Amino acid sequence: LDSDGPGTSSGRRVKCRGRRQSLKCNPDAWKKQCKELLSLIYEREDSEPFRQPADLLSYPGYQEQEGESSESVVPERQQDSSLSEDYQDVIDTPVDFSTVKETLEAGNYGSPLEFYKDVRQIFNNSKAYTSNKKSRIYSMMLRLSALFESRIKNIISEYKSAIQSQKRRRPRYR
Ligand SMILES: COCCNC(=O)N1CCN(C(=O)c2ccc(Cl)o2)CC1
Repeated sequence: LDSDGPGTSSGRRVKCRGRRQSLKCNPDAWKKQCKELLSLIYEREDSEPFRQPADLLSYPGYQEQEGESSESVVPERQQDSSLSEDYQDVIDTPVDFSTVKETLEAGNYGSPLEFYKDVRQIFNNSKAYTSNKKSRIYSMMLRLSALFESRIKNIISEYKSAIQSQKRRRPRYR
């Protein structure tokens, strides 16, 4: 995630002269970029199980979608819809996209790295909770995680080079 990109071989970043508003130099550009990425995630059906806190009492149906017919193989998870207590036992830091959205819109992320950490927790919780890799939710999580990782890496590298170029530039006396 540290690609400085062109214009740094001379040690000075010429890309960030002039107005800070241009996307490459603006250390605040990541906020809008993360909001747009979140909208894209909400548009995907794959995000549906992760938009609200896990509450299996209202969604016992997820159990049936675990792999093939769950009756044959007794999954580690209970068959009945008491999954939600189990969920809280297994998952220490429950997080979902509604809390991430609120935090971002409230301006409570200091950097895209903090945003990245919370979203990755959503995916890691799903990995930790799933009792078989063929479950429907697990495959939804994998697709969503691939989309997220492909988009967040540029947001973070642009952010890192924007703050790098901020450090290297001469202090301007107002
Ligand atoms: C409509 O959404 C309701 C809230 N979400 C929710 O209940 N769940 C999403 C989180 N989660 C899992 O990641 C998971 C892995 C394997 C199985 Cl099964 O579930 C548990 C189920």
